[in-house]
Amino acid sequence: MVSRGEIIDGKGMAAEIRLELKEKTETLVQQGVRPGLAVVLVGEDSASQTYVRGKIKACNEVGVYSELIQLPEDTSEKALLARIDQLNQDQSIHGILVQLPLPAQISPDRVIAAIDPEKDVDGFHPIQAGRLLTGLDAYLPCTPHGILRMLKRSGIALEGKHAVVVGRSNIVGKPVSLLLQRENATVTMCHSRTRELSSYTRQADILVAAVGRYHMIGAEHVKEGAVVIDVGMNRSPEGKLAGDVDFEAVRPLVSHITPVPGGVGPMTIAMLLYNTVQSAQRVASLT
Ligand SMILES: NC(=O)C1=CN([C@@H]2O[C@H](COP(=O)(O)OP(=O)(O)OC[C@H]3O[C@@H](n4cnc5c(N)ncnc54)[C@H](OP(=O)(O)O)[C@@H]3O)[C@@H](O)[C@H]2O)C=CC1
Ligand SMILES: Nc1nc(=O)c2c([nH]1)NC[C@@H]1CN(c3ccc(C(=O)N[C@@H](CCC(=O)O)C(=O)O)cc3)C=[N+]21
Repeated sequence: MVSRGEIIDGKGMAAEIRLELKEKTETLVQQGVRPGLAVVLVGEDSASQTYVRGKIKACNEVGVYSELIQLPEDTSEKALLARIDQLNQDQSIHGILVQLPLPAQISPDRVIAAIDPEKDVDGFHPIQAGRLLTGLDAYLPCTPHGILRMLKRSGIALEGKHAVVVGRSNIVGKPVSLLLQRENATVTMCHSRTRELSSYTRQADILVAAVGRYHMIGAEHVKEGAVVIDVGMNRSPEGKLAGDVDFEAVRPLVSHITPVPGGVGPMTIAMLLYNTVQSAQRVASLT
């Protein structure tokens, strides 16, 4: 029987992954290495504060040491780069995450490039991005990695399928396209200059929406029986957290769909911990 409107439970899957990581962390601690993550937050953005709190809470649950470094909105680029350099040298820190977006006076590209690539658990450093592009071992960016895990755990085959990705950012759209292609899907990338968006999205067996526009994907954008992954984090007119997909309209048409909240977001955080534990494992194997 063909499944209908099945919800992919990212929240539940993320909890399972955290449990697996807790065991790995305990083993590492017995070997004398406690995985450590530094989260750097510049400024007062309230959404960023919420996400950062989620990351610290997940670290505590898994037994990963965490350090929250909160810097004022008017921090200079130089001061931030100096702080990153300290974290690069700090042996108790295996992962460094600088929360984006950054205030206008700071170049995100220079900041990302300053992180030791071996501690770049976001997978944003050009070296990690290049490793992914060329098929070398890399820290996979957390959101794309989380999406692939969700598809696999839901038993969704990718080989030969047509995946359509809407959005081409360095942190979501581009890397998720590469990962889907690596799994032998045929990938189409759409963006703000795409003409007749729905003519592409309607062909998708797997549709990934990563734009940041409330309800931009409606019933007219999907093929019956498709799998829909909603990355967007938006506010509805009533102020509720909502994705890019009109969930109520789209769900009855598709085979699987991720909810917001409770879908891609929790998996992103689980994969951040996964990369941090991996980084600590690498250090443990060297000592
Ligand atoms: N759940 C999670 O864990 C995460 C959620 N997010 C959320 O995902 C969303 C996307 O994030 P991110 O990739 O960083 O965003 P960006 O703003 O960097 O990229 C948005 C992309 O959407 C494209 N786009 C904009 N308007 C349209 C349109 N009308 N039609 C088609 N494409 C369009 C842009 O095209 P162009 O390149 O031409 O400008 C761009 O490629 C946001 O809501 C963000 O909050 C992000 C990271 C993690
Ligand atoms: N260096 C960096 N790395 C990131 O990975 C990064 C970033 N900067 N900047 C912002 C985006 C966004 N992002 C989210 C992660 C988790 C949820 C998440 O857990 N969402 C919950 C709801 C949270 C809530 O209640 O507000 C959910 O969807 O269920 C959302 C968004 C990571 N990002």
